[in-house]
Amino acid sequence: MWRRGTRGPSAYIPVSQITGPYVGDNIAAVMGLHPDYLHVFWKTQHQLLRMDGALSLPERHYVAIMASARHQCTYLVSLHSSCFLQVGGDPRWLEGFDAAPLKLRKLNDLNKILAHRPWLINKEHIEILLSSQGGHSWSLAELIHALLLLTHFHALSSFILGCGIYLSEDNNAVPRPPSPDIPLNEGCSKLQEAERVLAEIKKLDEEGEETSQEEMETRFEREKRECAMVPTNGDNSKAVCFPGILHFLEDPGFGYIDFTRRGEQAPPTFRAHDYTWEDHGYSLLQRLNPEVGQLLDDKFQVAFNLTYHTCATHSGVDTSKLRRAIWNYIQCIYGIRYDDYDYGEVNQLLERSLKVYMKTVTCHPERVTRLLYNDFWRQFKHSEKVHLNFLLLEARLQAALLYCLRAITRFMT
Ligand SMILES: CC(C)C[C@H](N)C(=O)O
Repeated sequence: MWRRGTRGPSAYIPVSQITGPYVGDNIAAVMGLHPDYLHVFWKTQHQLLRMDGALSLPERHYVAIMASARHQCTYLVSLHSSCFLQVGGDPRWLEGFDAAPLKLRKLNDLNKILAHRPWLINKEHIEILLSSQGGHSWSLAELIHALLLLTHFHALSSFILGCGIYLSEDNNAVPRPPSPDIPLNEGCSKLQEAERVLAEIKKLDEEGEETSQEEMETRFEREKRECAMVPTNGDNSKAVCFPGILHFLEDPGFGYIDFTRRGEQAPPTFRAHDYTWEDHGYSLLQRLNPEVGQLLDDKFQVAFNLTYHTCATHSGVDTSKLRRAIWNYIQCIYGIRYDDYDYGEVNQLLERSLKVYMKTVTCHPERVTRLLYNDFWRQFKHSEKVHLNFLLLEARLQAALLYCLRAITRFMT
């Protein structure tokens, strides 16, 4: 058990809130607030890193390092550097990309796009890797394995930084440089926000009127534009990089598009009904990597359906509309639209400081601060904020997978 008075696993969550037995594994300690999720998360990660797979064990950890470096997640870079050495990886690769085999360096472009602007992925990216000359080409099975690892670790970086998870003591913790906070002047109105959310859910349940298709589309486009204008924490600050991370980063300035700059366009719309996870993404993965495909599907479902029917101090609440709004808002950030969803609900259910936090965790997790974490859902429990972070992790992961699996489908047909 975690002892009070000691440093807990997270900079944002008091140690008294951490109830599970996972001392020494800070991710598990935080995720363990929701054992059903932790269980399926662990199984998936174990499959990706330890079980049968196309990539060698050192390669898997190296891909994990590359992915986590995109978000400057020192926790994962440091953890997987140790794992890499434990499974017999060549220490020279850890000096930086230059020392790593060309084959892995070729993943750089995909890593960067997938992490920040997944809508740019197209079949040419896949083609180039699969057909490179000179003995450095990727097999499809290897590439799928690498893509699954990259997306898993991008999303996990969001979770770790979103929850302020510390590096475990034995891993030479380096404090993260603080990022500047933007002022969020919404004051004490926050204290009634649980009641406000409940009232909005009730209103939505009572509204019966049908909205036309055109209006639904307009509402999505409006939300997409608006979400592009939601600032993320420390928007104008230059990225501060850790020395230990820089040498795993190529083109560190490449990030999620900052729409506040003139001339930048919001991502093009991806119609989730034309390429759904269930009918397309999952079934393609079923053919290419059935074990992970199944586990991912389970994990999406556990995350999407997890509920305790509570909302802050209120119980007996149907929170499905709130959870769906969270999921769809994250995917809207990446341009993904569900035809049957009314994006007006996002605005009714998610207030601004929550959106700022969600967008920062998803797009620029390295900029999350305690102030940002504390500034939304003040009445809610820490375990609910962790729950929110599962939704962010999974919605983000699924968005990236939809884009890369669609590119693979296009490549194959
Ligand atoms: C993310 C939270 C608002 C979820 C809520 N506590 C529930 O049990 O559904």
